[in-house]
Amino acid sequence: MKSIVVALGGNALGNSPKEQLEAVKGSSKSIADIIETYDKVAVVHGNGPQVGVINLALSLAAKEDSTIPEFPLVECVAMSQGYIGYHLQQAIENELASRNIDKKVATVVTQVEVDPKDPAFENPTKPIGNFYTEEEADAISKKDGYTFKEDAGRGFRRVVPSPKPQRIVELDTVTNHLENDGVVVTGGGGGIPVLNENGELKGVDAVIDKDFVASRISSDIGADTLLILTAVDSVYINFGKENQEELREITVSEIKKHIEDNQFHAGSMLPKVEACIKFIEENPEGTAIITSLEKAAYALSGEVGTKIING
Ligand SMILES: Nc1ncnc2c1ncn2[C@@H]1O[C@H](COP(=O)(O)OP(=O)(O)O)[C@@H](O)[C@H]1O
Ligand SMILES: NC(=O)OP(=O)(O)O
Repeated sequence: MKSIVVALGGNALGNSPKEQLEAVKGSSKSIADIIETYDKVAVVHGNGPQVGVINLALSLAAKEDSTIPEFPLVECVAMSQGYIGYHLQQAIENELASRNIDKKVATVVTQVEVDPKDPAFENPTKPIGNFYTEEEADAISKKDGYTFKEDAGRGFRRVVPSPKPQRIVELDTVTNHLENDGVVVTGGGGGIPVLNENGELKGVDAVIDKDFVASRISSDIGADTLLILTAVDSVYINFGKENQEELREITVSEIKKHIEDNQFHAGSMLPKVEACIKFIEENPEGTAIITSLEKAAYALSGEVGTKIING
């Protein structure tokens, strides 16, 4: 039984409901190709742009109309998980039906336990929502108290705490569905962050990194492969420079040296590389691949992409 966890980045989803519906149609073709090859397929997706917009829209609405309550960030994460899960689930179902593949697709509302003492709560780093100029970001920050940071050369974005995932609360549900010939969309938006207070779960305002959650789920279900799909075909050193060099197959210890050399941006490629390292360290026999959505099938057959292996 071959199993895989596929992590979908922002370009697989688009930025508005209309764009997202179109984008997931394309993404579902790549996912269906994978479903044709793997017995167990779990799909994890991001939510950075979506959760930021949902949170902003609701907070603007609450300011305009006193009958509209404030919606905390954690509820917005849950909304983004449901909304994106709905689009993905429907698109995958449609694609499987067109290929006469009889597999059941389910989106599992996934809570993810985090540590209340995680230092991330004191140091927000996860970019969400729209991009702004520095002047726009300053103005919003003064008005709403949000923290903004420059996001990998692409503009300024609001940042929120991003604690590391400790436990997938609905893991048994995910495993059961996978074992019954199903396809699961889980850990969407990194999962809904919750604290365990003396056995009682309680939501907490944060956005967990979806690549770290994909790594956690991969280990927990004993996946053979963690496949992280983003906008680039491979990971590069000296990225964007004239002497940029593609990394094809690389060991954990070799890629750790590139981390020490600051080769990967903290808000973009670094968490992907770190998520792959964690998966391989926990599953030395496993395979972790970073590539683009379009090249997913080629990367799985070793023709393109960056493969991180034990060593
Ligand atoms: N060393 C690197 N190699 C390849 N891409 C890099 C590197 N450093 C930064 N990037 C950027 O990271 C992006 C992927 O991160 P991001 O856009 O945050 O991912 P996601 O697809 O999850 O939204 C790539 O599209 C690329 O622009
Ligand atoms: N939650 C999360 O990691 O979302 P993005 O991948 O969109 O940043």
